[in-house]
Amino acid sequence: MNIFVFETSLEASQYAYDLVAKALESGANTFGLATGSTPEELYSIIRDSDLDFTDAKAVNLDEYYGLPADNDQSYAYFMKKHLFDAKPFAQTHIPDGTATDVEKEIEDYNTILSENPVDLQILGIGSNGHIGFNEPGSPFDSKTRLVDLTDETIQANKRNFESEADVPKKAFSMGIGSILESKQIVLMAFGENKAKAVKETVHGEVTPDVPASVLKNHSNTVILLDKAAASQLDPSDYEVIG
Ligand SMILES: O=P(O)(O)OC[C@H]1O[C@](O)(CO)[C@@H](O)[C@@H]1O
Repeated sequence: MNIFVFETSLEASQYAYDLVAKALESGANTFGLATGSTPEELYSIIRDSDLDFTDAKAVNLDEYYGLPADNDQSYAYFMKKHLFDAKPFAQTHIPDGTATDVEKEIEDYNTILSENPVDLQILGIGSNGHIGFNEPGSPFDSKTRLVDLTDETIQANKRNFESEADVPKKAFSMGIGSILESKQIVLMAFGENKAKAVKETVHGEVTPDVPASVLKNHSNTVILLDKAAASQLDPSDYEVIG
């Protein structure tokens, strides 16, 4: 696991962009995408670039259960707004938050993932160490499923909703087992509120209590941090860029 620290989240996002561009140039065809505030600068840089994804596929990590794609807090809406409207892909896949047959939705998403192995996966991290919506305790071999969001995640994400009561309590999430199948993983974390999760990921044991810690078992993972997110790491853990 290589860890690079940048002065700003924008510089880290530029580095992530370079990895995406290089992967695309080398023939990567399927990109695993994340939502949340963390990848917003990366998507902005991609929107302003001349990268062409019209032959590529996107599979997203997760979607709130109960939110339709036209709800402005759904991750389907987020992806259209931040990336897909400006950069069309040949195929985009996000779990359907309104699926009534939950088991079928899960099975279908797992089929999509097995038929479209991810070449490069973008990840953020929750303040509790979650990746996707794989909350602490999620098995390392988990596949797509409907998960209960923890109170910490609901508290962290309520900033995007009118009130806490509006935050969905469940979400579909790609499992950790599927995330680990990605050939390359780029995890980004920005801000002081991610510093503890980053420290536990890097320094702690590999444990389901800190889902991101499993990335230490993945052979091609890079972690891109701003100074605040790296503030609880030992400087010998990382390389400073820029
Ligand atoms: O980037 P944020 O908004 O801090 O969110 C952290 C993580 O939690 C999620 O929203 C849940 O999947 C991720 O999409 C994101 O990477």
